[in-house]
Amino acid sequence: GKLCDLTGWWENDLGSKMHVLKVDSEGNFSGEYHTAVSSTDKPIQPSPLVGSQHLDKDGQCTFGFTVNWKKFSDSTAVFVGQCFSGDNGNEVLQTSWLLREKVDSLPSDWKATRTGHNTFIRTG
Ligand SMILES: O=C1C=CC(=NNc2ccccc2C(=O)O)C=C1
Repeated sequence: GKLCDLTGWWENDLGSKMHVLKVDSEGNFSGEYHTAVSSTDKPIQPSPLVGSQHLDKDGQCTFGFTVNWKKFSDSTAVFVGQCFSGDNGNEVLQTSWLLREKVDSLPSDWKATRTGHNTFIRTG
């Protein structure tokens, strides 16, 4: 099937959008993450992301990427997942994530990391 290529625009189940600019010959990529969820009421600026994907021939590559939410809250998210070609040929990114928020002291470290999962589909 088509080579798995993450380049382009993706939207997750929270309504956040991810733009992968370019995937190089090693599978490394960068882009911007436009979150739909933010506690602040300030206009949401995109956050930088960097990642790496496998370049499998079967179009079902695994990948990982990091989002640096520096504009917002000194937190960092890492996503890991796999691209699947749905039965009607559409691509779905199944991801798990860890969100690390900055805490003020070591005793608070225990509560600083959250985990979850997100599905991304291509947006037009
Ligand atoms: O200021 C902040 C801090 C963290 C954020 N995390 N977003 C996420 C964390 C995990 C999975 C998806 C998202 C998302 O925004 O879609 C967003 C804005």
